[in-house]
Amino acid sequence: MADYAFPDVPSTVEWKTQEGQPVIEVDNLGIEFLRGRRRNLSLREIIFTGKSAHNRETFWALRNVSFTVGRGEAVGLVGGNGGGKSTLLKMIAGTLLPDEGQARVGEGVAPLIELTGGFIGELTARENIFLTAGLHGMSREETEARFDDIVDFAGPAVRDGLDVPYRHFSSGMQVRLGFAVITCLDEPIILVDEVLAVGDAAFREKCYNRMESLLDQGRTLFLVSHSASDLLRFCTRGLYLNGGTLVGDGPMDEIMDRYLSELMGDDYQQPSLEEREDQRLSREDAKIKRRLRREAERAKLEDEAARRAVLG
Ligand SMILES: Nc1ncnc2c1ncn2[C@@H]1O[C@H](COP(=O)(O)OP(=O)(O)OP(=O)(O)O)[C@@H](O)[C@H]1O
Repeated sequence: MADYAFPDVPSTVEWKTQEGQPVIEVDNLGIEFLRGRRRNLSLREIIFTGKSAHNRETFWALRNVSFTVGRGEAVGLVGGNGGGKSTLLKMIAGTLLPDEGQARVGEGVAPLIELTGGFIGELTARENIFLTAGLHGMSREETEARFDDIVDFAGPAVRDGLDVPYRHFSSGMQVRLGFAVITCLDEPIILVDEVLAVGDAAFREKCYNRMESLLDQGRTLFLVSHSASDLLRFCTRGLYLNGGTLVGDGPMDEIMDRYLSELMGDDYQQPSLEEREDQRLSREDAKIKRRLRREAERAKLEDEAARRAVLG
């Protein structure tokens, strides 16, 4: 069996919001951190300046960030290193709390925002699968029903290591398992932070297919990546964070152009109008195809339900 042949994810998402309603509302969000490096002060500085023994200098990793995301949108986050992208994702996932403003999320969130996927190093991969699925509301029976799909997707190395403590997994195996579990959950919002770069080419292709499939189901995707082609492939809207401030919000290709030209200056060759139009058309095309597939799937389910009702 080819590595990319895998069962499609089940479409059992239950929505709390109405179509067209925002699923994420970020309002004036801000978070302040202590600077990582804490310089020890000299005795003279402590006595004469009245400062404490550690330098408690703080900075705003994000500030005044506001935007909303609609159901089914695929949003790409760009920005240079330290711009605040991962911090924003963690705040949407609820693993970091804001010092100012708020991030309201109207649906469940499946986050893959750290290599480890939030898994616990001391537990085995098998135990982590059940724990994560349970934390996202899946019963033991539901998890058992999807267990083989998860492990098939993650690949043979993960299957062989199912009963090994997770901390012994290589980074590639960790990503494989993390992505397989997170995308098998029924959560309507998926957050993915720069994890696709870690897997090998065959696994990346599997991940791309799965992301397409999740978008087909109308899920909302938030993707952080330094890969322009990944972002342009999946995202229609781009957000640009610079120094913790949201400096751009618009069509993904335009945001990408702006970010890359600011990053690379004269070395950046902006696509021609024709190339840009081609990119836009192929994305629109993909979006229409996804919508049609989704409608066909919905019609099939309705037909089946009607048939079952007639047959009693
Ligand atoms: N827990 C923390 N404590 C202190 N500083 C932090 C913490 N987490 C992140 N930072 C700092 O906040 C800033 C934003 O970090 P963040 O990881 O969100 O950037 P990023 O845009 O994801 O960067 P990259 O592209 O390099 O992954 C950086 O200066 C980082 O060092």
